[in-house]
Amino acid sequence: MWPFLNILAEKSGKAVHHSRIPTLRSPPPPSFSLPVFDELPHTSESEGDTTPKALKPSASSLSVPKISLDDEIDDDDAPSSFPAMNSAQRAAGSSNSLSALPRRPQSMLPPPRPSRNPNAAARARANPNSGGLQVRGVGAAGVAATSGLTLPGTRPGAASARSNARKSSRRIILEPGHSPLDWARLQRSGVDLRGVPFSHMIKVPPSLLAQHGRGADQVWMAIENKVYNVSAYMPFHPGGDKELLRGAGRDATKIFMDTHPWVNYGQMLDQCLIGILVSEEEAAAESESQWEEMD
Ligand code: HEM
Repeated sequence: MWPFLNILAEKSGKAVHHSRIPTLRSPPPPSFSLPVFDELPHTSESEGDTTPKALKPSASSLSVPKISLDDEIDDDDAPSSFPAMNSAQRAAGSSNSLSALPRRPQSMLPPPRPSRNPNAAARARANPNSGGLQVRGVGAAGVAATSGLTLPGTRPGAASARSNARKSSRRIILEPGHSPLDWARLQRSGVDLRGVPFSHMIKVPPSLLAQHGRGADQVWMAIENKVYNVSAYMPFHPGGDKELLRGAGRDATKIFMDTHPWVNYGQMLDQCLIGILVSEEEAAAESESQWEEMD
């Protein structure tokens, strides 16, 4: 700043007296000195002093804790810093702070629940890893169906077969008065369901059977070499008349068995039976013998 004033004075032509300018001085040296010890004074030498002196520690008084990797870190004697000395965990009487906290379970699965079923209890004992896990909301049959296990009292695959049949059912809604019970009643009623002008069984060749196919006045069908007139049964068929007509006028054994082999067709169509399926040759030979008998 002072050179700046001088420059201003030179520019203005006025002299600046240096006596008015304060002089900067360096601070005085400190008037105290720190004591320097070459060697710490002994206790005996410090007797009588008013100021307490630091004692030179002896080698024996130095107690540095020794740590060995072989030693257990967890020292039961030493109180740990947690929980606090006046905490509730300490009051509970546990010397080990961690033992006062809830222990982490060995497994996250709940412990096995006691079962009233002795078989289940035995299974749980045999396989402790199962953890007593129970599937709720799924029946035993459902479990068996999804796991492939065979449970006591269940047939393998029975549940899945039933559920599949239910899912993919092609059953139709039958007209009123055409239930299976109605059909059974009609069969017992004595009404002629055969629809042929003779009471005896006839030998039916494939060619004759074919004349009673889809669109004919009478629909015939052969199942396991027995020929039925299924015209009356058509509106009673749970699978519908269209399905039934797939076997019309031909040997329907394979298609019938592929669809529902469990259906007792012999009993259901008892009153519809008109004859047996024979080969063309046999039918021809039969016909010839009849003509010969007439001669
Ligand atoms: C040969 C040709 C036939 C075909 C293609 C056929 C087809 C079918 C179909 C698709 C169903 C429904 C199955 C389902 O529930 O998904 C059915 C059910 C049924 N059909 Fe036939 N059918 C035929 C012949 C017959 C005959 C001749 C009878 C009588 C003896 C019959 C009696 C039944 C019965 C009782 C059911 C119900 C079965 C059940 O619910 O378990 N079907 N049929």
